[in-house]
Amino acid sequence: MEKAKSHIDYNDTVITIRGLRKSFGSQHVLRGVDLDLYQGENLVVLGRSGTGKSVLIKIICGLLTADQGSVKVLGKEVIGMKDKELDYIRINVGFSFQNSALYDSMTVRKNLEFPLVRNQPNLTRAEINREVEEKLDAVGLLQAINQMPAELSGGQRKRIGIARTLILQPQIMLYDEPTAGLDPITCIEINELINEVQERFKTSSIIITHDLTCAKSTGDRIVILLEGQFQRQGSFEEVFDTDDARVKPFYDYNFIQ
Ligand SMILES: Nc1ncnc2c1ncn2[C@@H]1O[C@H](COP(=O)(O)OP(=O)(O)OP(=O)(O)O)[C@@H](O)[C@H]1O
Repeated sequence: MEKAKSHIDYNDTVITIRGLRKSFGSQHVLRGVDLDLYQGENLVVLGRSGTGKSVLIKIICGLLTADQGSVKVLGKEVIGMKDKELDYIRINVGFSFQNSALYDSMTVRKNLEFPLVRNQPNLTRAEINREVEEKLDAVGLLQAINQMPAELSGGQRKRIGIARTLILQPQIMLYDEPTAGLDPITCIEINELINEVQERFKTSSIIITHDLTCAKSTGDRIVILLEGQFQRQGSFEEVFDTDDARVKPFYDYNFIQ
């Protein structure tokens, strides 16, 4: 069953990409990418390894520079932005890294406090505590507040990583392989969490994944990056209703009988 889409505002585009190109030496990774992300939408980006999915989201949040094209995030052109201006993007665009990127020497509480204290130095202790507890509660792990990352399972670390990304109240979430390396039941729980985050915090998200169950349950729309461009897009069913030999094996591999 398709997700309800009433939460999406198709009149409000939070990311607009036109003609985006990025090469590394003679390797032309992105070859004219066009993309719109709408307010409240979960967009899933599929594509084989090495097609440039991570490069794309790193450009969106200013971690990599592009060679050519336009990338507007929340109305501001990111290409050519100075470091100081990029701070605005980095606060408003949360990047949930594949490896959760937690600081192993800090408790869960300190991991969440760290970006908050650095970006909002005037918050009181009570405000910090409230923010940290709210985000941990949102990912269902308030009870882990005093634990060390090493004491947590992979799925719990992923949840804490998402809570830490949410702590600055980003308008846009970028998820890089959110279910990679997790068992199937934990994957379903993370998919549900991504949808809960979308509903509760009204975020717009780009979700990079190889996991078609994740794509189907979290994606309001799916795009497939092929040969440096988005060549298919639509609902899960629309995208895979094709005999295209570059797309079909992707589906068959995930749902092999
Ligand atoms: N900083 C960099 N310097 C040189 N080459 C890079 C750099 N970042 C990425 N690449 C190259 O760009 C290509 C696309 O990489 P990217 O990480 O975006 O792939 P991906 O689609 O995310 O793959 P995967 O699904 O395996 O994570 C790869 O061939 C990679 O080696």
